[in-house]
Amino acid sequence: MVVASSMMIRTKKTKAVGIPTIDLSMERAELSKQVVKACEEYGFFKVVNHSVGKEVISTLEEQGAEFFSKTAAEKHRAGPATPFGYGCRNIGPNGDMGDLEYLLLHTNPLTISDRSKTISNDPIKFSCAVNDYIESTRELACEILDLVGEGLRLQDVQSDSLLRINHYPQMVKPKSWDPSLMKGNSNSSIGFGEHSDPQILTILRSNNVGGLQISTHDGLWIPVPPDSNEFFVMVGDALQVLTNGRFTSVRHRALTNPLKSRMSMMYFAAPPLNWWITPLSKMVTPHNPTLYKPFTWAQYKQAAYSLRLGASRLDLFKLQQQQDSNLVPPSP
Ligand SMILES: C=C1C[C@]23C[C@@]1(O)CC[C@H]2[C@@]12CCC[C@@](C)(C(=O)O1)[C@H]2[C@@H]3C(=O)O
Ligand SMILES: O=C(O)CCC(=O)C(=O)O
Ligand SMILES: [Fe+2]
Repeated sequence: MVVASSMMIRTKKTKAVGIPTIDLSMERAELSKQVVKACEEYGFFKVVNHSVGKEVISTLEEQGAEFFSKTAAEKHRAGPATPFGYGCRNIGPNGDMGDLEYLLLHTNPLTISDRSKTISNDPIKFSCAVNDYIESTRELACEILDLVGEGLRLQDVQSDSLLRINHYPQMVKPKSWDPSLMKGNSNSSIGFGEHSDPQILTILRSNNVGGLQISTHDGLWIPVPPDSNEFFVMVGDALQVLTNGRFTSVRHRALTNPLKSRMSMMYFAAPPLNWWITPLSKMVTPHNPTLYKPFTWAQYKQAAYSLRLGASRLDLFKLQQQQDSNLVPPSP
């Protein structure tokens, strides 16, 4: 594993460390070891030498940029995001806000072709760009899950995987900014607040503008240097359960940049709604008894969508858990 060094400001709450970088062209047994190590240590890593075509990436980037450059009225034709479609500032149904706008799409090709009519003047071009990108990132997610060792294929047509394109306009922090949130991070505001992703894996790519930060297990924030040619992989809540807590889902957030706008694209790899999410048999031993109650992906999503963005929602499904006070669903 290469640990990339980078120039970062060290503050009380952030830590200047390298992000694990994994070369997918290396020998398989070693590759598998490195993927597991990065999942255990950070729940996050960068992959290089992936097989996603440059054109597949640039075509979706162009389509995304074209959409976000439209007037507010035109963009709102594709919204509101409930949860799919165009969203501006509001994230999810429970009052979470951020300095961003986005398109959230289900990866089912039929829903993409339907949605594309409200998103683009050339819906076929837009849906082709989205479908090609989804196919390539799904392959990448499958490759990574195979390396984790259980052949957790996600090819199922009924999968509940999603695609999100986020756009963070260049943004200076508002005057009423809470300084405890951002010590040392000068002018940035919160684009997308702290959370973990509920799915199995997230495959993230952005343009060359920074903003993404991940949290270490001990709660320090690490800025992730952007790399528009490569992908970042994040462990989600469902993979934490499947590995019986051996991997922990990575908490992350995105800050705005005061000088440049940022665009990111996330493929969220999820199982079909009726899949049971329960620790894989080889992850459970008498010394490592199962940590979670069995639940279906549909049940987990329902719980996730009833809670705030930053909630530690897996606590609801822990055996012998002590429930956190932040897990009371918000009142309507
Ligand atoms: C506040 C929320 C937004 C979110 C659903 C949720 O209630 C909590 C999880 C959020 C998240 C994070 C990862 C991507 C996403 C699409 C998902 O599946 O869970 C978002 C949801 C959203 O933006 O609608
Ligand atoms: O835009 C980013 O870099 C991160 C966004 C994110 O975490 C999400 O959409 O779940
Ligand atoms: Fe996320």
